[in-house]
Amino acid sequence: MITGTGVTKTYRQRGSILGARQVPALRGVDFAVPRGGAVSFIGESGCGKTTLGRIIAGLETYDDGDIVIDGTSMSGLGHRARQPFFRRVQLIHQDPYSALNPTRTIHQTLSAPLALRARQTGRSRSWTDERAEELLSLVGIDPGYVLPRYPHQLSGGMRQRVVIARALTMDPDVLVADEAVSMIDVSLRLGILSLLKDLRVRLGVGVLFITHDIATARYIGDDSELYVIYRGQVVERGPTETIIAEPVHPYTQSLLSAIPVLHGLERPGEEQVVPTEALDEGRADEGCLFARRCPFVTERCEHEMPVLGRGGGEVQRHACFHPQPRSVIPVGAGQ
Ligand SMILES: Nc1ncnc2c1ncn2[C@@H]1O[C@H](COP(=O)(O)OP(=O)(O)OP(=O)(O)O)[C@@H](O)[C@H]1O
Repeated sequence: MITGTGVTKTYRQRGSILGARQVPALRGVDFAVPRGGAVSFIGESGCGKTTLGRIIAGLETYDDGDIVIDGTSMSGLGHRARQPFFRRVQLIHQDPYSALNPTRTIHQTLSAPLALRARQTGRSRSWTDERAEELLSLVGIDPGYVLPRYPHQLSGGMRQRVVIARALTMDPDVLVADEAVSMIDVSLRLGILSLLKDLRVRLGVGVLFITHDIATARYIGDDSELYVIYRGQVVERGPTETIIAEPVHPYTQSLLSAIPVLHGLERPGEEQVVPTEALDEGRADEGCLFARRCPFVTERCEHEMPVLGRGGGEVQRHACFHPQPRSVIPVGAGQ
């Protein structure tokens, strides 16, 4: 089980004539990834999804809050002491082309981490070859074909399967899939999503899915939980199907309304949501972060920041003073 409490990250960006600029990437994010569970983070570009995934995988530091892995707080540990914990979380990059070293065969690519794992677990060197074959079979590719080949000799889908096999060499509890299918040919995407779903069942590995596409979030499992992030803040959270069927936060509703045909959903009043991120530029961080784009904004929203509270359902939560429940209607309803 991995949990995060109040995870906060601010970057300093240089280059402006006014000097360094503070960019809040995450603002007090709480989350939980249960063992074998599926969780998706969704939001538009720049909302902080990748930063959160990298923090959870131990590849990025955080400024405030805490990450707790199986009951152990990471904030209380030094860099070296954290490594065995973060070994349990493996990141799958979105780009299978740059994730693999072009000068190494797949056999070499898998052998290095497996040799490390053999040392860590007291296994013999010969185990590594056996395990490489086992892992490639597990991700649905023929070891005999793939092992002697270089990445450029494989299709994008096969490369992403190799990247997943490499992540599995460390026996992770959680796979963090950051836009894991966005750079793969559309025809191969479903296969990779099915594989991740299958690994959850067969290995009990949790999957944390980072995406800008709600359709992929939906595919990862009927029991999955969805976190909608806007400008570094979780604005809505709950069971994926519930949020897709009955989003209450105006931002979630605007995200969903962008894909009415795909989901067979239609939303009244969607045209009222101000569509541009530009309105947020240069704005002081006072009040609701979505206020400038929100069709339901009131004076209170301009001055007070809403926190994540209980939403429409038992387990659905939202950060909005004026939630608009049940505004999604199936296409064709009422016609
Ligand atoms: N290393 C960095 N240095 C400075 N600013 C950064 C850095 N990494 C991210 N940021 C900024 O932090 C914010 C969140 O970025 P992040 O990459 O986490 O968002 P994202 O939702 O994953 O976006 P995308 O889908 O485009 O990758 C953005 O404003 C980004 O410009």
